[in-house]
Amino acid sequence: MATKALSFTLSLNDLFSSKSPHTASSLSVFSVRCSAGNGERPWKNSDARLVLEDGSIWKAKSFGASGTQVGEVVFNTSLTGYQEILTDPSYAGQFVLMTNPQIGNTGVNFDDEESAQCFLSGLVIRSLSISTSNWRCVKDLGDYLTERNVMGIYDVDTRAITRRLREDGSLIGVLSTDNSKTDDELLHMSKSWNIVGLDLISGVSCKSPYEWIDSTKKEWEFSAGEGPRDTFHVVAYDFGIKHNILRRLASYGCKITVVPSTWPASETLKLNPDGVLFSNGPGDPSAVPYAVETVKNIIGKVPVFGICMGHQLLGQALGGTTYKMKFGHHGGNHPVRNLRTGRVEISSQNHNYAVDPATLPEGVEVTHINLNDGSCAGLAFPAQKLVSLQYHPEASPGPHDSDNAFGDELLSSGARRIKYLKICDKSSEQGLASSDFHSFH
Ligand SMILES: NC(=O)CC[C@H](N)C(=O)O
Repeated sequence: MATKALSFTLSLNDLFSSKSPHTASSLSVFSVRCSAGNGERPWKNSDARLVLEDGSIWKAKSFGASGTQVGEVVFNTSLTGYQEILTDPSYAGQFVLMTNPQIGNTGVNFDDEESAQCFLSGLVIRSLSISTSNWRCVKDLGDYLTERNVMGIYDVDTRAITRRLREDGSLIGVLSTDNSKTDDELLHMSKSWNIVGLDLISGVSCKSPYEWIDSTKKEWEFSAGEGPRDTFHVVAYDFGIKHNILRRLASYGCKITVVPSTWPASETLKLNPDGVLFSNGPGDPSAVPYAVETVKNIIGKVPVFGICMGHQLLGQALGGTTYKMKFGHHGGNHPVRNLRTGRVEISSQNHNYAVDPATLPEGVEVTHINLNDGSCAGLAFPAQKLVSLQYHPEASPGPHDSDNAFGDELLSSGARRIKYLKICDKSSEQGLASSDFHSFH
């Protein structure tokens, strides 16, 4: 018996020795599981608390950065794409809870970043994958979050928290790894913070204008091949813009100038662009009246396209109001109906606010609705050469059903066209009837 036990130990040692033929990732998995011997337990106990403003306390295990952080908790139902979610600047001020129970299994890579930074408050997941396995992986999720100073927690009942958010609406929470803080202190912090009314755009927008060049890489292009470059000049307002919006514009032949959120409308108009894009961005659209003012000064003068925050700002600039939804839409599986064509797109979404269509002036058309709750998902105002979507046609992550919001298939001339810029065609300059507009779809 003793001999058998000894040989078993030896073969395990062989297995984990650096000379064994196993891959680095499988070794690191096993070494994490078997690394006791330094006096510490080989498992981790709860070392973090998420305290919600409703008084509930959720014990969890921390990964990534440590500390104390406040934010609004929202749940995201995407099955894939956690890296794009982590780098979507629209999550500034929010904890993202992933309803998919296992996160981290594909690690992170250099190509899937949607911005240069992670602006979210933290990540909440059920199970952190103990191994990473993907040909593009350069780093595991925990190391990535630590480097970017983002707090994460796992081994927390994400299903129970999601049900609470669905029933009671979005909640403010405080996440802490600091044992010196009492539950009451953390509860007080969460009750005294509010995301409504905060200008979160100014913290995520670029500081000065720049040119964007990259289009979608050939191997990832899912639409018709790349057309001629620089056919149109688009000025893109960066309210927290995702890189894939810029890549898709470039793929459809645009030269793009990205400008900060505070860039004056007069300077934009001086550039004489073919179109202006108002991007996605974090927080409450009512907290950024300066951006609404800029939008007001541009619409009607040049074709415009609004995405998510951009759509909400357009709604306000037209005289409409926005409201906060109960728990918003965050995920890659939201059905949207295009009311003009009847076509249903499965879309990528991330928003907590929506435009109230009843408050919009005559002539503004609701073009899309979210089929989960009937909320307004798209607008058009042909008289002002304006289109906008509440969701994310650029996806990343998410399905590509809505990509045609950017452009049409290759035209006979060989040039790809940007759909919203078609409304500035010479033929329609004399006056654009809404029936003309319909024909663009
Ligand atoms: N993705 C976005 O642009 C988000 C828009 C807005 N901040 C909201 O939460 O509704």
